[in-house]
Amino acid sequence: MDKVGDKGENVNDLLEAHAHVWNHMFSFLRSMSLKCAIDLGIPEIIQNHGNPITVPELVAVLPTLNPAKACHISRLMRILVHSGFFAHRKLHNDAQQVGYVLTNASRLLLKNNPLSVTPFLKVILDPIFMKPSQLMGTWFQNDDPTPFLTANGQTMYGHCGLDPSVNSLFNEAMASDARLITSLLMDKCKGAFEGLESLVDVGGGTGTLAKAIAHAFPNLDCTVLDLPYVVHGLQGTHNLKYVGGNMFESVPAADAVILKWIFHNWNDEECVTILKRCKEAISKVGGKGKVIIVDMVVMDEEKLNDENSKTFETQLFMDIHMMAMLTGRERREQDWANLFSAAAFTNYNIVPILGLRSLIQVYP
Ligand SMILES: C[S@@+](CC[C@H](N)C(=O)[O-])C[C@H]1O[C@@H](n2cnc3c(N)ncnc32)[C@H](O)[C@@H]1O
Ligand SMILES: COc1cc(-c2oc3cc(O)cc(O)c3c(=O)c2O)cc(OC)c1OC
Repeated sequence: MDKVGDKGENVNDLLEAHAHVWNHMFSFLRSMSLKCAIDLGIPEIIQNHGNPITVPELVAVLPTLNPAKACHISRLMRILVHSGFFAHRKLHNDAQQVGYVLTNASRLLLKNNPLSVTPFLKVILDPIFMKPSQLMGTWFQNDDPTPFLTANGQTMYGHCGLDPSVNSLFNEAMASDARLITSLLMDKCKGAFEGLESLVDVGGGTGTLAKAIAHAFPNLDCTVLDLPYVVHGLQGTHNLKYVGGNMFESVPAADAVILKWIFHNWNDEECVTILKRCKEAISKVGGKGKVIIVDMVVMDEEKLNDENSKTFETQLFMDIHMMAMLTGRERREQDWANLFSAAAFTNYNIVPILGLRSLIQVYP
């Protein structure tokens, strides 16, 4: 076996390690190539074309393309085919030629798909949200609570409050999940809301989830609590109202409170404070109270296999993203259990609902 280097490493091992490092160094170009295709509107163009679209056809209909750059489009498409976002198919009228078609993954990027993830891609890959991850090394050595603050001189929600365009981008992304999650909640977990007379959606954003719950349960009084600049000017209905406030200070009284994608934004101490405010809110009403949480439960590493390792990696990415944006983290079941007992809750149950989302019901 050939040996190289000072320490006499095996050549194959060295090449494999080299390839691993280079692949990682360039991984960000997967995201950036995808963002570029979305910025150019390529998924919609392919969908509207109907048949597989060739490079010359694609170039001809890209509305804002500088003709001098047309020769590079096939390079962009090549990496996105490799990443599974587009596929090659033979043309219907000329089997000698191939064109591009959408895949299941790129259909999820279509802006008119009700399940589109493009609003999330726009937030996560926006320069304001990307810069903190560049500065994680600096943050590990300074006193700032988050890399977002190091990068942008403001906390993430502080920044949203000051910049209406970032606020809209963020709120639109959050609201975009509501259609899917609502149908799942109504389908798989309708029982969680039955028998309740009042519900507060804590950190409920612009109210998309609460509107759907209020519509499905016309006798349930729903309240959306969010920061004043988020709910400012929003109109309620007969069983839905908006309250501007701070969940760290107080939560309106209700039979139950729901918190979707809230706890992963905050550290353990902050989560225990929010849970205590929620416990106070439900203890003011009756005794049937509970806290309903939609959030991530990170899988145990012992359960990892070839099928779930990509999901696990996505959970780790989200954990680092929360570290870069806010003081938050993604939690395993034991981490959740520790939070609940620190806030003096006695019992909980977890139902995985879809992909990264689980429904956790917590009882005083
Ligand atoms: C990740 S978003 C989730 C929004 C919504 N629950 C959803 O799932 O689409 C977190 C929400 O918490 C709100 N928030 C942040 N700090 C808050 C506070 N101190 N009090 C109330 N809401 C807050 C944000 O404005 C934002 O709408
Ligand atoms: C609403 O449904 C989900 C939200 C998130 C999510 O994504 C973020 C992206 C950012 O760039 C910054 C953030 O602060 C956040 C969040 O706070 C946040 O909750 C993530 C999801 O799945 C992983 C959601 O479900 C689709």
